Amino acid sequence: MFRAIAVRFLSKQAVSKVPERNYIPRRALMYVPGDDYKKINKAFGLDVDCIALDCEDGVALNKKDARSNIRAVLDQGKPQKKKNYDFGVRVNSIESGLCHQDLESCLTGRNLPDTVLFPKVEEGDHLKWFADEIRHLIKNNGKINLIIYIETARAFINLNEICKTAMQLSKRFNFIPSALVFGSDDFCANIGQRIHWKFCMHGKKLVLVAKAYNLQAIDMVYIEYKDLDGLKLQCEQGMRMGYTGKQVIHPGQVPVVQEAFLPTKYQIEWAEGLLKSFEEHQKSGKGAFSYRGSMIDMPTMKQAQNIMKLANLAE
Ligand SMILES: CCC(=O)SCCNC(=O)CCNC(=O)[C@H](O)C(C)(C)COP(=O)(O)OP(=O)(O)OC[C@H]1O[C@@H](n2cnc3c(N)ncnc32)[C@H](O)[C@@H]1OP(=O)(O)O
Ligand SMILES: O=CC(=O)O
Ligand SMILES: [Mg+2]
Repeated sequence: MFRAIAVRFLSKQAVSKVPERNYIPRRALMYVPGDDYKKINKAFGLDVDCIALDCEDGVALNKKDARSNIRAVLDQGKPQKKKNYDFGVRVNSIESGLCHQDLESCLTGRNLPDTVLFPKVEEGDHLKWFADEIRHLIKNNGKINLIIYIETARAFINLNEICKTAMQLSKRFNFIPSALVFGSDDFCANIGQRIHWKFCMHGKKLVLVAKAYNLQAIDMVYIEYKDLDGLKLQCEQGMRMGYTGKQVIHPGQVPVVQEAFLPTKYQIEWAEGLLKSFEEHQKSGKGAFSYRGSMIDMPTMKQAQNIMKLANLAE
């Protein structure tokens, strides 16, 4: 009998799925130094999926009162644009000793940001600290999205534990885990290296774990911001790995990244034709068939569906 209960318990565990969440596209995640009103205003005029007002590394140590500017911007209300966008705040890390003040400033005003971007998370306990902080700060059943930065060797070792803890805590606390960011510049500093685009192995691990937890995976910053060809190439590499978006630091990078993380016209046309053909073959009782020279069955049909989902999101 115990065995039967155990088997039933295990099979229930085995089929338990990471829940689907409301999907907010974040193809380009644009940083804007929080102490710079001019840049903040500029960012609101851009067609970009995600604006992240920064308290962290884009702000000088003697300008950390940027959090008060950000509070003032939030108090004015999120500027409306033709298309909805994600409006977030990147706070300082726990280690900096500034994180509590940043959270207090941006989560206790008139309006909440959509998202908090939490850098240098290295272990599950960092998220427990975060959950406890926001529990005291956010009032009236408010909820925020959470973006977790993976940017140290310790974070990579603890990656699964970090995501698991985030999922568990989100059931009891007022945040929704939404994405992992590969902080490759900090990662290079952490491991004593310089040429970060060689670190594909870590980037791939991040994508894999993000997918396992149904999180978005946001790729590294391309700091040579005037080199748009190089940026495009790096976007394509990232997208092929499974990244869903990329961090950007300059308005000039935005259109390149927004476009690169969309399916091409050719892919859309291929997917539409395939889905139509799949349906017809299903009706005639054929699970596998030939389409434009390739064998198609259920997994390829799901890939075509993914392409159409992405194409529709950006409309
Ligand atoms: C890698 C690790 C990280 O943590 S990345 C995140 C931290 N770093 C950042 O946030 C840096 C953000 N970017 C910047 O500060 C600037 O883009 C840097 C790289 C310094 C270049 O600035 P600047 O010399 O003004 O560029 P520019 O003259 O070509 O600018 C043209 C117009 O665009 C504006 N701009 C520039 N960057 C931003 C931005 N991030 N957000 C919003 N607006 C931006 C400039 O102010 C300038 O505006 P305008 O044409 O004069 O009206
Ligand atoms: O925060 C981003 C990074 O590359 O570091
Ligand atoms: Mg960083």
